[in-house]
Amino acid sequence: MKKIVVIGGGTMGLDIAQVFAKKEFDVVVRDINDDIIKASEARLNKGLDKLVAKGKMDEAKKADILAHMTFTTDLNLAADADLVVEAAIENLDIKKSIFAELDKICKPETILASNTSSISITAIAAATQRPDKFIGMHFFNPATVMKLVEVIRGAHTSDETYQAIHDLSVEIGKEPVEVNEAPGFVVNKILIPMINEACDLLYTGVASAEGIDTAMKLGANHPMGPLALGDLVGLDVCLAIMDTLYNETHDPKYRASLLMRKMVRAGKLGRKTGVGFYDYRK
Ligand SMILES: NC(=O)c1ccc[n+]([C@@H]2O[C@H](COP(=O)([O-])OP(=O)(O)OC[C@H]3O[C@@H](n4cnc5c(N)ncnc54)[C@H](O)[C@@H]3O)[C@@H](O)[C@H]2O)c1
Repeated sequence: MKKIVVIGGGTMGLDIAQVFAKKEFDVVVRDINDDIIKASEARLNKGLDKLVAKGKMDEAKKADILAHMTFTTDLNLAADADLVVEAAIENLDIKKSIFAELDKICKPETILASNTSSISITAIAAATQRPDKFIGMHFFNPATVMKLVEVIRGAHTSDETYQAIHDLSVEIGKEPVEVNEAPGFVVNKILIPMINEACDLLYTGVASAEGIDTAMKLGANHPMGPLALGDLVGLDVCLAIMDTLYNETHDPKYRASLLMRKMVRAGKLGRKTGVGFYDYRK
C-alpha cells in the first residue's frame, strides 16, 4: 500500500491521516468545503508545531509529515488510492452515500474501510459493489496515541481484506484486535453506556461532574473520568452510538440519557465546540 485517502478532516480523520503520514504513506485528507479543510490543515500545523516546541518531534520529521499530506475537497483524488479510510460523521445514510460514490471512483482493488464507532459494517458495505473489500478499521481517540485498532469483519469481508488491514495496523505501530460485526463492536459496547450512566448520575443530581469524574478516577482507577471522556469523544458521537445500540437491540438499557440528548441539541458537544460538561474556552 502506498496511497491512502482519509474522508473527513475532523477529530479522528486528521489524526488517522497523521498516523499514516508519519509512516511515509502518501495521504489525502478530504472534507466537504474549503473552510473546513483549511481549518483542518491549520490544526495539523498547530499540533505539529506544539510537538516540535516540546522537543517531541524535530523540524525535519514535521516537514516530512507535511510533505506526505494533501488537503482537498475533491473526492476524485481517491481514484488511484490503495485504501480509503472514512471518518465522516456517524450517520449510516451519509456513510452509504460517501461509499457509493467512492465505489464508482476508486480502482477495483481499492480497500474501503470505515472508522465507524458503532454502525454495521455490512450495512455500509451494501452501498458498494465490493463488500468483500469492505472492512471496519476503528481507531481510538486520540489516534496518534492510542494503540488499539479494532479490525471489524462485515458479513462479506474476505480473509485477504482482513489480513491486509491487520498487517497495515501492525505496520503503523498499532495493536489490531479482530472483531466480528456487532453494534458498538467491543470497546464502545462497554465504554459508551458507562459515559451514558455518568450523564444520568449528573442529571439526577447524584453528584457533580467533578465528583463523578473524581470518583471513577480514584475508585475505578480510570485515567480520565467518564464525563471528561465524553467531552473528548464528542457528545454527538456518544449519542449516535447510544442510538445505534438502542435501535439495533431495542434493549432499554441502551436508552440515551436525556441530558446527553439535550446537550447535543444545545450544541454543547465537548472539546470540539469549546463547551461540554466542562468549559474549554479559557
Ligand atoms: N470522536 C471519537 O472519539 C471517535 C473515535 C473513534 C471513531 N469515531 C468515528 O469517527 C467518525 C468521525 O468522528 P469525528 O469525531 O472525527 O467527527 P468530527 O465531527 O470531528 O469530524 C467529522 C468530519 O467529517 C466531515 N464530513 C461530513 N460529511 C463528509 C463527507 N461527505 N465527506 C467528507 N467529509 C465529511 C465533517 O465536515 C467533519 O470535518 C465517526 O464515524 C465517529 O463515530 C470517533
